[in-house]
Amino acid sequence: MGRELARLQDFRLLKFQWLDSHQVFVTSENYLSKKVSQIGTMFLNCVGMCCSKPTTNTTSSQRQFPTLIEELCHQFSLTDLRKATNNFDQKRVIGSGLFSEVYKGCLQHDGASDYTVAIKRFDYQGWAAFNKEIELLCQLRHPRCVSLIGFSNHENEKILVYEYMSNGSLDKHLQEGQLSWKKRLEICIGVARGLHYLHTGAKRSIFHCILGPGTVLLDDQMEPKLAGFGASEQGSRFMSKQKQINVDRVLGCWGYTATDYLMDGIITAKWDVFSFGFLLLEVRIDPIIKGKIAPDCWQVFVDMMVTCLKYKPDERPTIGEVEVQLEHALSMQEQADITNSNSEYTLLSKTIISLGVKKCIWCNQNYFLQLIFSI
Ligand SMILES: Nc1ncnc2c1ncn2[C@@H]1O[C@H](COP(=O)(O)OP(=O)(O)OP(=O)(O)O)[C@@H](O)[C@H]1O
Repeated sequence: MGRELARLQDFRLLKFQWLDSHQVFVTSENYLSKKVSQIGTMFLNCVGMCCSKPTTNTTSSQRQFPTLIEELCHQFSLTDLRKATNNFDQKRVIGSGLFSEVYKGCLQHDGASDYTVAIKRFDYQGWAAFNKEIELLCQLRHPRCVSLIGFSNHENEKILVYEYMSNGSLDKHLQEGQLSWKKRLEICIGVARGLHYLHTGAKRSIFHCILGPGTVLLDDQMEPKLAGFGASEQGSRFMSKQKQINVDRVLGCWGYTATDYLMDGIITAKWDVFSFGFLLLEVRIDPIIKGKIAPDCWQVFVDMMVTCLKYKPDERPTIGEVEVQLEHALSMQEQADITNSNSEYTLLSKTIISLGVKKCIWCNQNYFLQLIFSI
């Protein structure tokens, strides 16, 4: 397994260099030599986070908006947040986004003991993301979505304060390769639950749009929560006719970005399902779990992954269906582990995942893509 786990058979590989940053598709020896989490985040269509400074002429709806947010969410003074981060000390930086830095902060709560938070300080280009995150997150309450504790909105400083996720992002753990197969499955189920809530649980559907291992954070119990809502979009009311959102600019990461968007710039819930399929692919790619996967569990898992990655959005399942199937896969694994005392499994044959024919949007040629797992 390992380096040879996912061999790509692409008959026109050299022609595929346009996916150069996507190591699943292009490696010198046709093998998967780097994990997908090492893919650099790339801009699509010149990035959608441009933002203008707030104007002084506000409409009545604009005046109402901050009032609502202030009611739902605590407003911190800049002084409090400076104090909490030792004046934004670089030693406190725990992560960074495209237009922000995230600090580990320490706040005092009504004179009681300190509590740790994550403090995201946006640079000027990220002000639109600040607005979007605050608008969405103050409406969301779900154990699988990171909680917004408050914000600070000063003329030149836009800052969000979140619950602190002490185990950081999933991509770090995938790189370290320490997660057991069962834990990986549980994390995927948690992520599916979070997405299911976003798609169906709020008044209007929310599409995360940049789901990946970097936007899945883990708490002290290693439970996952969705984060990074700065590029999310709101769709139609749940149960009403699915509305498509046309976007002309969006952030994305090659591989995790649904092919349908690349074609026509339309976002639906199936966009996130595609990204989720890619996440399933990535959590599977690791030699450490060799021999740990029960064949029945593997079959359900792979079937789900393949349908999530279907080229046509209509052929992809809803995230609710994915969640149910992954729970089924987990229970199969647990059952197998009970009967198989040493918990070592052999998958009898190669598994071939056919991702079908893909058309290159630049050269307009078709490519046939397969991933071959020999475990
Ligand atoms: N609540 C948190 N607790 C702990 N670490 C966090 C938290 N939020 C973010 N981080 C760290 O900061 C990194 C970047 O955060 P996030 O995913 O929110 O940024 P982003 O969405 O890429 O940023 P941007 O909105 O600027 O594009 C994460 O990968 C994680 O390491």
